[in-house]
Amino acid sequence: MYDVVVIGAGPVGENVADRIVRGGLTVAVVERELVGGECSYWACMPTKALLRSAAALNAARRLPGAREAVTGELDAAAVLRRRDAFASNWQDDGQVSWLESAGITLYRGQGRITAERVVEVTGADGSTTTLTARHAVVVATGSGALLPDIAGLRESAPWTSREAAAAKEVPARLAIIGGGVVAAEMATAFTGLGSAVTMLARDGVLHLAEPFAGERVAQSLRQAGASVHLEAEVASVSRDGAGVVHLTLTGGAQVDADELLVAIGRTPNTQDIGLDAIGLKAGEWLHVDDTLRVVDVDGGWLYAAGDVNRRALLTHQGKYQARAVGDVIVARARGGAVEDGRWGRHVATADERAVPQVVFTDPEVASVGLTAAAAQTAGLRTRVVDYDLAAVAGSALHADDYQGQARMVVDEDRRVIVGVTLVGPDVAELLHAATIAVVGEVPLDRLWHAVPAYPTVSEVWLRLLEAYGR
Ligand SMILES: Cc1cc2nc3c(=O)[nH]c(=O)nc-3n(C[C@H](O)[C@H](O)[C@H](O)COP(=O)(O)OP(=O)(O)OC[C@H]3O[C@@H](n4cnc5c(N)ncnc54)[C@H](O)[C@@H]3O)c2cc1C
Ligand SMILES: NC(=O)c1ccc[n+]([C@@H]2O[C@H](COP(=O)([O-])OP(=O)(O)OC[C@H]3O[C@@H](n4cnc5c(N)ncnc54)[C@H](O)[C@@H]3O)[C@@H](O)[C@H]2O)c1
Repeated sequence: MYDVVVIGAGPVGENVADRIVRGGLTVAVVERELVGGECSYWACMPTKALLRSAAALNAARRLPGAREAVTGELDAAAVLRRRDAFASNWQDDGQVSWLESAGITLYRGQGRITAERVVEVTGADGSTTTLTARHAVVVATGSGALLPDIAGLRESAPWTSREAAAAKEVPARLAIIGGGVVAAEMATAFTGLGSAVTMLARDGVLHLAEPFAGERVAQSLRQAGASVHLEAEVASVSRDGAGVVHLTLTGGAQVDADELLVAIGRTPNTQDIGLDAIGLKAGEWLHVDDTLRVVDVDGGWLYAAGDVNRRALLTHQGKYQARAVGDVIVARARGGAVEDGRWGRHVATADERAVPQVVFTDPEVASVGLTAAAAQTAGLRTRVVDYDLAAVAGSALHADDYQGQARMVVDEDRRVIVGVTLVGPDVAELLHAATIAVVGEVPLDRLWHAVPAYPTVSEVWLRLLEAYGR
């Protein structure tokens, strides 16, 4: 018997367990694959390692003096080796030792809920262990890649983000179905590694971001040699005996490639976790209240955090939920006060309108909060201010021919910023200032007193305020 049982030891499950132990309760986590989850081995870490070396090389090539020192091409094999190290060679010993040192008990196997507060673990050898939770069960099982229903696709052995992130070789030709975050980052990574990339972006590139973000990323991919097809729909796929993948688009056009990556979104890992035993539907996203408690389940003992609740499919946001859910379970177990008002300790308020994200393309796309379109849909009376990032002194110093754009979306009724998007080389590290402005609801009048250092790219903040007017 444990106070809490967590199913899934990805970044979110690990952090939930950590908060539970810090709160003085006992916890078991159940993991069927590698402790550390998708993020550590097949998502955030390996993909950023695949991207980083080409980004550094491109940065050097943008600067006279450094450019002349670049005398060779990217060493793809060395990049893959560095990626292997960032994926811990797909071994989880390091994370397992951390769990042990944190006082968290690990059970390896498939976790399934069999009744209220009861989880059965089926090990690889078929053995079963029954775990009972005194207070709560937390589902942190994450998500997997979604495959569309395209004729011949499954038989053609496509890559999902997993195979792309863990690729042992760089394919000469890579076709990508999708135009979202995974597709854009992988197109950037594999173009940098030397593949001839064809991106089939049915709904545009990064279509949920500000329109200029996708336009700039598509343009830069094309300049780097990739072929980007907007509004392209794949009708059928086949792989021939020589291993070549043939894609037929609606309209008849043909694309041939050595590998095909499908990146069209995610599906929750809830197919086989026992949801039917408690009246929920297998394979569905888990709906939660603001304290991350699953709605439609009696007794208030079931929580869901991270990708599986679909609030924000990002590691940092899932870990933020983990801190709230771990703390609220401890508070409820001890009969303590639950701080569930907006921005309270036990709720994940930032999920609503203040989610930061960096897309590690070249240029990078860093955003937080609402886009202009989303703010309009939300019914806000807004003013949109754009600024050319290249016109900032710090940008010109950062790289010759620096190109980028900044946008802030202001809620005119409250005179606070509700969204910021920055597109340009190395804008990732600028994002947190924007996140603080949005979460803190810092009045524009006060922001004038937050003076950016000269000559940094951050001076764009002053320029945006000047463009807005005082
Ligand atoms: C290619 C790619 C790149 C990404 N890059 C970034 C990035 O740069 N930054 C960012 O913030 N986010 C990124 N993401 C998103 C990020 O990976 C996810 O948001 C994050 O991994 C979610 O964490 P999680 O713990 O909820 O789920 P997961 O990381 O999916 O972990 C869930 C764990 O639960 C285990 N599990 C599932 N079912 C069971 C069961 N029944 N029993 C036992 N164990 C089970 C799984 O094996 C897994 O280990 C990326 C995603 C992809 C696909
Ligand atoms: N740097 C990061 O923060 C990062 C990196 C990678 C992934 N992620 C997370 O992982 C999640 C999954 O990323 P993703 O790119 O798979 O999903 P996504 O939702 O970002 O993009 C999916 C894309 O596929 C298109 N699409 C959907 N169905 C299609 C179909 N049948 N045929 C063709 N195109 C179709 C959509 O229009 C969209 O452009 C995202 O929510 C993202 O937050 C984050």
